[in-house]
Amino acid sequence: MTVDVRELADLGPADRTAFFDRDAGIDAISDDVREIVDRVHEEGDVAVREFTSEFDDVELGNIEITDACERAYDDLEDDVREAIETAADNVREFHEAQLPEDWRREFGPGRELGRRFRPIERVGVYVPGGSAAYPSSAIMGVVPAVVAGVDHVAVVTPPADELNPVMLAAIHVAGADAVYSVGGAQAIAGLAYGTESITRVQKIVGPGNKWVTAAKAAVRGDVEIDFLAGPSEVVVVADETADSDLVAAELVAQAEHDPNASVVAVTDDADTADAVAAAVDEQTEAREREDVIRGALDNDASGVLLARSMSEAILFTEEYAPEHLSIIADDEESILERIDSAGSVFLGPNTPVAAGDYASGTNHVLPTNGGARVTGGLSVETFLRSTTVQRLSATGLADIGDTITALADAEGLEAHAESVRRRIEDSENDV
Ligand SMILES: NC(=O)c1ccc[n+]([C@@H]2O[C@H](COP(=O)([O-])OP(=O)(O)OC[C@H]3O[C@@H](n4cnc5c(N)ncnc54)[C@H](O)[C@@H]3O)[C@@H](O)[C@H]2O)c1
Ligand SMILES: N[C@H](CO)Cc1c[nH]c[nH+]1
Ligand SMILES: [Zn+2]
Repeated sequence: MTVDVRELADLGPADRTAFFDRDAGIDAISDDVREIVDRVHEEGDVAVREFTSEFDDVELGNIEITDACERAYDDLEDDVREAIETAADNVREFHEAQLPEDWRREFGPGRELGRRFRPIERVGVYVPGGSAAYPSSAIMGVVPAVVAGVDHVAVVTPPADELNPVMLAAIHVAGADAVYSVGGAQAIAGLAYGTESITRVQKIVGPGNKWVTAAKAAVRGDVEIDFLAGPSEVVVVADETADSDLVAAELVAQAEHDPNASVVAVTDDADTADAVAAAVDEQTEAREREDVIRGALDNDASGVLLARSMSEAILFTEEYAPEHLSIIADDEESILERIDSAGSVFLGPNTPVAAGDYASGTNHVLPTNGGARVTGGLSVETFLRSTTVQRLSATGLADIGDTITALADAEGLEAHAESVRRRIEDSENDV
């Protein structure tokens, strides 16, 4: 299989739908996932065990495996332990910088308003682990929750006859309170509704494949979720100065996550487009997960695209709203200035997406399927709720009294107006 260069100007309506309304295979499985979710809701652990046997080929013993994480940490080799700790420290530092302060100030005489922030009490973090293990996702999901002050952070992660020790150790370092050996849609349903073994949570966060993502969509409404963080995506915007091998390496890297991943390079330079397509072919052949990569490259939402101008490439990217946006060009900042919709941005030739995937400190749990049009990735705010607070003095209330009563009367809500008039009258009588 070779990667073809396609001209943006030639894309028809069906191509545009494939790029801009991409669903990573999620829509087609939503009925099957609904059935899994409903069975776990009704039958608890029995259904969890049955689906785990069917989809993971594992007969579950204990569903809760919290103690195994600390043991795995103690047995870990020094270099891996150091890598986990460095990554966790960097992620912690970046997320601590996001902690908002409670505040109050006077907006008018005697009218004091403010906001305060408190953590959600119980959250569940999905840590993927089907076709690859994701210790990094344990750090990305759990550390911000701990920084926010969440009281109970539960992790669910797919089981295996031999659980990945690096994954377990990373969950321990990140600071989870409870860990359950369950994956896929059954894990999401377990967190959403609770089972005999799994404590029900108030919000579920974290990435996963199409089964996990479809399950998050199914339980949304009964439990809060962060956003849909499905199979990985990247768009690389490149000009004629970009090294085509590096552009190709970005596509191949994100493609190795999942055959449902979507990877795009878009450039205004025909030679660069040809060179990127050739480099993608060459690099794919050399990769261990060649089949997965080829699956992703074959997607209708993947490709190497030639634009007639950088403006056209930028418009395409804005409409695509990728999870990851890499810009490798002469003037990256001015291109970035014109793009609002992207989960996480990587500027310049020395900033691979893998830096954010693992260790720079930003979060790699990011919206896919165009979610970046309306939301950013996981952050400390994901785990906080805000409350507004106000205190009015007699002067403060008198100052806005007519405004309130006029609007309350206009809405026909006389008792609202009365609750204000009484106070104003009382304070006038006090004078
Ligand atoms: N968007 C993000 O922020 C982000 C971050 C990291 C990873 N990811 C994505 O996470 C995903 C990880 O995928 P994965 O598969 O390796 O692990 P996973 O943990 O997401 O999925 C594995 C689970 O899928 C379920 N499953 C598999 N086949 C099934 C079937 N036929 N029917 C029902 N359930 C089935 C199984 O129960 C299994 O436990 C990738 O798509 C990757 O791109 C996304
Ligand atoms: N690129 C993924 C987010 O889409 C995150 C990840 C984890 N490990 C490697 N990469
Ligand atoms: Zn990645």
